[in-house]
Amino acid sequence: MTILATEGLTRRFPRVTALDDLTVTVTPGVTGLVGANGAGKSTLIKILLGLLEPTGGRAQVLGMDVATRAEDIRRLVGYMPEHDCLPPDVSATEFVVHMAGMSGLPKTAARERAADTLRHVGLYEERYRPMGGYSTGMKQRVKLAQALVHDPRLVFLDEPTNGLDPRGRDEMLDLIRRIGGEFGISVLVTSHLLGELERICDNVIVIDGGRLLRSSSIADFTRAAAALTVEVEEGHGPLADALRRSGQEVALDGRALVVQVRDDGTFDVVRDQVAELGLHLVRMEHRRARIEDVFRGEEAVHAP
Ligand SMILES: Nc1ncnc2c1ncn2[C@@H]1O[C@H](COP(=O)(O)OP(=O)(O)OP(=O)(O)O)[C@@H](O)[C@H]1O
Repeated sequence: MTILATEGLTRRFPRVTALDDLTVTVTPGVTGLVGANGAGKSTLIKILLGLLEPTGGRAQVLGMDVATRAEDIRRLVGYMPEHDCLPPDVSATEFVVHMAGMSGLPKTAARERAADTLRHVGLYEERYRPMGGYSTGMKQRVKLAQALVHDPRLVFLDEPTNGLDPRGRDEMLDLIRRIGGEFGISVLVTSHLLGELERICDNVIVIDGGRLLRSSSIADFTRAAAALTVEVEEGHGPLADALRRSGQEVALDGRALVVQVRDDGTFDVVRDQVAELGLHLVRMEHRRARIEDVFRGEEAVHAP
């Protein structure tokens, strides 16, 4: 099942091409949209919501074309924008009730849903105070609550961890994981911090300069860069040379060698070489690469 799909999606501005022939599909679950500042993440979300027109290509959300069904899409999709957009002299409750009303909920239902949603995102007594006095973390929670209040099937969260301290970031990530898990709402979440998405996403899409670098499950992403960390008492240099001669990709990391795992045979090759050189093995362990490491590798590949 496909939650959204784009085909050759392009958006040109006078000075820059924000999206460049982007073809991608997203399946249910939590999907991370990763890219540096200016990569085109917000532009993609705005096009998917029908707030911005593409200059080329097509896009569908929940089976509906964004060019003709934008209003229907917005009824079923929640949106947490990147920038601060909260009126300072209004309380979170008033604001979220208002947003619920805008999505068509009758007054009583809007009040009940707003109270439930604000509780889910962790805002309690503070919800009656004007938002001007809120911390960044509280404002991000209100923005998240208004994206969820109309019970959407899918939410777009644009840089939800922006401006948060490490604790606030962890709490926000936990909340997002709960939205995807407990509530069964599909999530497209953007970030320029690659590592943080690894914890909460099923799939990840990496874009750079408006182009697709990679789209895959987190598991495939990290499997592609699995490695063995090998430490011997002495003789790292000769071991590295021997492994390279036998066709392995080896890097030095402090006192350890990092050997890329090609297949099940890599383990045996390392063990045999250590034995052949008569070295004393201190440690050999499987190192699960982090998504950041994979991306760094890809950046190198794609660098001009
Ligand atoms: N309305 C606009 N007019 C002109 N250029 C724009 C406009 N909106 C975006 N851009 C440009 O398009 C490119 C992509 O911007 P976009 O906001 O989509 O990136 P992003 O990945 O969301 O980055 P950020 O996290 O910094 O917002 C940038 O170079 C940006 O300057």
